[in-house]
Amino acid sequence: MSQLKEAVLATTAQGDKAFVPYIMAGDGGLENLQPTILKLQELGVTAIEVGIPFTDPVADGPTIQAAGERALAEGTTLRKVIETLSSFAEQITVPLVAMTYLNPILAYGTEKFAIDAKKAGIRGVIIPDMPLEERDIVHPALKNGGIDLVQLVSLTSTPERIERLTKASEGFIYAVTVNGITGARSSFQKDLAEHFKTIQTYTDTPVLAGFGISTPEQVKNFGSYCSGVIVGSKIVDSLANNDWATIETLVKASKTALVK
Ligand SMILES: O=P(O)(O)OC[C@@H](O)[C@@H](O)c1c[nH]c2ccccc12
Repeated sequence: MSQLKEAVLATTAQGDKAFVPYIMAGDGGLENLQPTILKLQELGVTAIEVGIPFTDPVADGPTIQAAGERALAEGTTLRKVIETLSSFAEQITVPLVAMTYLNPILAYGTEKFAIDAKKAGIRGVIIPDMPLEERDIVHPALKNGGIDLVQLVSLTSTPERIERLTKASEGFIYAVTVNGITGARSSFQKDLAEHFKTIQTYTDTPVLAGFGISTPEQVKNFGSYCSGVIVGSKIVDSLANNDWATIETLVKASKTALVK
């Protein structure tokens, strides 16, 4: 079984829910990457989504976009992120999931990416601008390298498409909880429980909810529908303010056993 899936299942087997923070690599300088990852691990996160900054981040909301611009201004590239992660890979104990658009991977070279990323602790990738129909551009190389390709399932996907995405997704399924871009939301659609149930009928791969989740209550609420949550903008903001107390509270909210 993939290490990513195993990590999520190990968390839920304990009665907890998975908590996956998203961080923007290079925000505040690449020298931040090691201390940030080590501290998140210590708090007991299940996996870490590592964003690679990109000039045309179509799915990113204002918070992630601003972090991406700061990271690019620091000269962050996919190559430098992989080099930095590799320099402390033996200290990385949770699976990393790289969030990158297609272009940087193609420019790096897909085969080389798969090999180098694996050595850097990356166990999965999310490529938001790559449609399922195009996945063969990268999937064979990733598969060879032992890296999961995580698919996003959106609220507007048809049932037939949900089935195909779900069955194709590796590691976990990223269930997007809102229509639109990343960023904190105060409310969500009412019928989400039903949506999660539908997704879970097609697969035993765990489902994680992401987009718009920023409070401990929301972490608990989504945790009751699925295997856990991904939190991006709130984590990025808290890291920029060095507000670890907020991050700790969010992680803790995933730790209470929840009734399904
Ligand atoms: O920021 P939010 O609303 O908490 O959502 C998570 C999200 O930021 C992270 O998973 C992410 C950042 N950029 C993306 C692009 C596509 C899909 C997901 C992402």
